[in-house]
Amino acid sequence: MICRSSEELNQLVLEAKDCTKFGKVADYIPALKKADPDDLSVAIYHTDGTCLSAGDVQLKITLQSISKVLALALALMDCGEDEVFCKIGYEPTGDPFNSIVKLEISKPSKPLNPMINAGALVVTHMIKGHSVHERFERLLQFVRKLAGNPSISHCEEVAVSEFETAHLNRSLCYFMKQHGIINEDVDNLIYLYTKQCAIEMNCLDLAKIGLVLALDGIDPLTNNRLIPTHIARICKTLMVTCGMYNASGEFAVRVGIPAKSGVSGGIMGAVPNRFGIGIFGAALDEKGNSIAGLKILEMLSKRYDLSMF
Ligand SMILES: NC(=O)CC[C@H](N)C(=O)O
Repeated sequence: MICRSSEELNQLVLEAKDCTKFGKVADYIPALKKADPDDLSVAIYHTDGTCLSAGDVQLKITLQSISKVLALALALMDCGEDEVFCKIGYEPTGDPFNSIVKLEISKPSKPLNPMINAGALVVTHMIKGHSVHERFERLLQFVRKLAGNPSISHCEEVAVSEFETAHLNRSLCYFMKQHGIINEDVDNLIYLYTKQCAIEMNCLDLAKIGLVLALDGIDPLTNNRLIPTHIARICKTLMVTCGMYNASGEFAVRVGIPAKSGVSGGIMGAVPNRFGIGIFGAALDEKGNSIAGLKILEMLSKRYDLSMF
């Protein structure tokens, strides 16, 4: 049985905190600069509903790129695998998450995977609804269901801050619109995408969502299927190959579980058939992953032999 004592988790958090001084809080979205680089919290959600946590677990942060996994699950449920992967590839890029370079040189021109910004923008484009408002509400309802928390919402300050500064993401959209990959108004899409990235929750909610993915889409607390099995598997596979940006290979070697990070310092982990993990630590390494979050996952993986490989 892995880590059943909060005492042990507290110890890991204390140890991992040592490395936050080597990281840096994301600042290209102005509102994210306010985060405290020393914050670190972690939660583990077991299949029997027990949950362990350490650090300030009431702290909420925005999902940022972690939302890409949840939007992908919904877009796959809305449109099906063929339609989604006709517009987006399955392959890792080896480039930073916001890079534009491969978009131009890949033939046919389409984003290489749904975990980089270009691919995620296409995924968000595919979420169905009659208006941006309805599409966002559908995504939010889905996230609330996964977390089992109807009070989850988004942080308007972070959404607006990113909307006002998302010039690179706009340029990815304009490029893709030119090539017929998306066909909606770019500012509409950026508005929806920045709200999606600004959905906020605490690490307990995040660990619960990781648990549902770990169980191939089943919520063990209600026994309801929230995501079809094959879609949960697609999400987890892409988390393994592309979830930690251009550090996914190293992460697969050192930790070896499906995980997805975001620039606000979150990491969601899904240990297949065992448990979900939610971590927040705002100080990032040079590739944009939570530096202390990586440390905790590495320690947990070694101690409890979590690697799938
Ligand atoms: N890596 C991330 O978390 C990126 C998400 C962020 N909202 C962006 O598009 O830049």
